Amino acid sequence: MPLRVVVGDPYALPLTYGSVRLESDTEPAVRADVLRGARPYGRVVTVIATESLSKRFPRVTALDRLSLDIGPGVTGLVGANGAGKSTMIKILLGLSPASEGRAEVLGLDVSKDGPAIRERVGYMPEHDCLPPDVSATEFVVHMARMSGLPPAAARERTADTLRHVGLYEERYRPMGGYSTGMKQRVKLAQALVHDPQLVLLDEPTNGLDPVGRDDMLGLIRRVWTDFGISVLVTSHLLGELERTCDHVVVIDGGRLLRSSSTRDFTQTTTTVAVEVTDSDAHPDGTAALRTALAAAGVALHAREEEGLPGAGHVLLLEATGEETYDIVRDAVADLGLGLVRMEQRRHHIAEVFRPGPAEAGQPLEVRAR
Ligand SMILES: Nc1ncnc2c1ncn2[C@@H]1O[C@H](COP(=O)(O)OP(=O)(O)OP(=O)(O)O)[C@@H](O)[C@H]1O
Repeated sequence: MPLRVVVGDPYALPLTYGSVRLESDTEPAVRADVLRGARPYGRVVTVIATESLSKRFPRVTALDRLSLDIGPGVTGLVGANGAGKSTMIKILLGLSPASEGRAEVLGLDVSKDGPAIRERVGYMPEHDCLPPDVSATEFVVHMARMSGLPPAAARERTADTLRHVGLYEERYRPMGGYSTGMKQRVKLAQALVHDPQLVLLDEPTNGLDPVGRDDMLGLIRRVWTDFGISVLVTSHLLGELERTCDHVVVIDGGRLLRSSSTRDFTQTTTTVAVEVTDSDAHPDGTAALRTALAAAGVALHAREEEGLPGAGHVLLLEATGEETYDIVRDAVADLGLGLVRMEQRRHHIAEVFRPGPAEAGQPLEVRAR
């Protein structure tokens, strides 16, 4: 599974740039970028690839024949506690051998290229690993030096990286006195300081309040958009991944449930939610609308959703086309009700974990790609 950038110059010989191989049909602009030393991330096809990857412990199978293909950008790895996320990260870093199957990170084989992978990849562990009596600056400089940066470059990169994660004067204080949010930022900074091509972030929003979570998610997004560094981020909070990630991989009990772009996960459905007010003539506006729409032949869901307090209920119906919206509009007007909202529903990643009516009470539905 070599990384491959396709170049359009017929005279260009195949040539290797780091883990990227230029081929004779790679676009000229990309090739020029690569030869200039710029990163061709936008075009690299595969950042992480696994093939039937398994990890068995004596009592538990942490990963079960997982096959994945992850491209550049921000990818969410989601699963409940114990799903196998941390195990996967340790294998990808070349720190823990797989029991079966294979995996490549940036085109490097995890079973034999561990040191080369760790040179190019940053890692933010889940647990609190910061020494309490040193400052963020001292710690991140140390990590930069461990990654091979000379002293001056290590200090410069540390200052830049800590500024990027939003740590300013506090960076000179011992980390023992830091809040959880500040600690998470230092952990992110040490993963970025050696300018990696990819960062693996294990539960970076753990322990943060909603504002802290939003800030951290914004930072993670910018790691990709501002610096072109791909991100694999684990979480058990599906909503936050929907907002941050380009691609989401869902695992459960070590097995792949689904791997697809966030857009595919959250595509619109044909279900429309309609919320109306009540009126003197129709004290239950929703019930009146339900009857009117049923008479007009609109397919209605049996289930209603609770709307805003005092605003009635939300009626769910199936739209067959634009005309359904016209029928609803006319029915609401004829009944003299107020239309609070009429919106097309989107899928949510959480639905992957929700058994459908046929599977209720059965194990989770498996929808591998
Ligand atoms: N060294 C180990 N020895 C035995 N079992 C292990 C070991 N490491 C992990 N496991 C088991 O493998 C399974 C997957 O663990 P893993 O830590 O990868 O899950 P996770 O998705 O990261 O969950 P969490 O968010 O709780 O860390 C769990 O059942 C865990 O108990």
